[in-house]
Amino acid sequence: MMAAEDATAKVNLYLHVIGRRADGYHLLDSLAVFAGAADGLSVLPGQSLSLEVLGPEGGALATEPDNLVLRAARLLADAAGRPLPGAALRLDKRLPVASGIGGGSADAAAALRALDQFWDLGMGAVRLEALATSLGADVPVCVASRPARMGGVGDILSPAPRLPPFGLLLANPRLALATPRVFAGRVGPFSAPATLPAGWTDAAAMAAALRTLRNDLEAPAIALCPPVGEVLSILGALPGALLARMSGSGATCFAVFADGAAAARAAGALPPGWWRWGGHARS
Ligand SMILES: C[C@](O)(CO)[C@H](O)COP(=O)(O)OP(=O)(O)OC[C@H]1O[C@@H](n2ccc(N)nc2=O)[C@H](O)[C@@H]1O
Ligand SMILES: Nc1ncnc2c1ncn2[C@@H]1O[C@H](COP(=O)(O)OP(=O)(O)OP(=O)(O)O)[C@@H](O)[C@H]1O
Repeated sequence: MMAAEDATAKVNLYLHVIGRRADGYHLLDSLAVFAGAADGLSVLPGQSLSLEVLGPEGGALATEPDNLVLRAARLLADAAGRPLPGAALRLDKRLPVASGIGGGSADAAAALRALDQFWDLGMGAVRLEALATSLGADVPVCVASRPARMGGVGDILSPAPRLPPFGLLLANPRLALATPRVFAGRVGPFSAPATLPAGWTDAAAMAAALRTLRNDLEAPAIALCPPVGEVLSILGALPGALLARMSGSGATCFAVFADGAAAARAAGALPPGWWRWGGHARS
């Protein structure tokens, strides 16, 4: 018996910071979508619970004392409330770490899904999402890894507007940004939540609406890491780019294209040395 799940990159098409809770966490309004870029997570029978990290971005996690994958596995095992067989987890890490596309969150969600199958727990999406909340604000949306509107601190999910097919280009200048520092650098009044239509019929209409919205973490991210501003200028100037914006707390930025082929072509035009991915957004 084995189980395998993709842990897909999350992109915040807009992100409004609309308030702050007493515990310091920020209240958000965001539209999350998912790209084809992904880490891979597999589970095989093992003596105990173990994790092996491989892949081009795995080195960044070599000194990670508490990988989110193992935290997710322990949480699920506790929730099951009965002794469970060992599981040998293998993470193929391809998404840059601490880069605003929720790689760790996606890994944790993939671990919940894979182990729910492997241990035959039958938890299902609703109970996995409830468990996911305690692993991080971004983990619940990664359980289904489908477009969703994020509210609360990111953990209250509601349906996204009907989205047209569109292409996404992700670009990271290989600079890490710590999420707490970016939130702490945000100044000024809070934003209002966005007013969204029931859906958009094509990518250009979606991008036009998104251009009236923003990522409120862009300014503090650029203050901490000025190259993010250059990434945004380069993405915005690519032929066919309908919108360029930062995702999450950065430093990964994205551009929206009419289709996946245009986004994949544009990936080839980015400066050497940047991490990039271009293709269709998942629907
Ligand atoms: C910015 C986003 O990427 C948007 O999708 C997410 O909200 C971040 O989600 P995440 O990385 O899963 O965040 P967590 O691991 O829960 O929190 C990391 C830190 O970010 C800050 N944080 C996070 C989420 C939130 N709504 N408000 C915050 O102020 C807090 O300082 C927190 O200690
Ligand atoms: N499997 C994992 N993959 C990535 N990071 C992990 C993992 N396990 C633990 N971490 C820790 O979590 C931190 C945040 O990682 P992640 O890649 O999810 O950030 P992010 O892309 O900024 O996420 P978000 O968009 O949710 O803010 C890392 O700096 C690392 O210390």
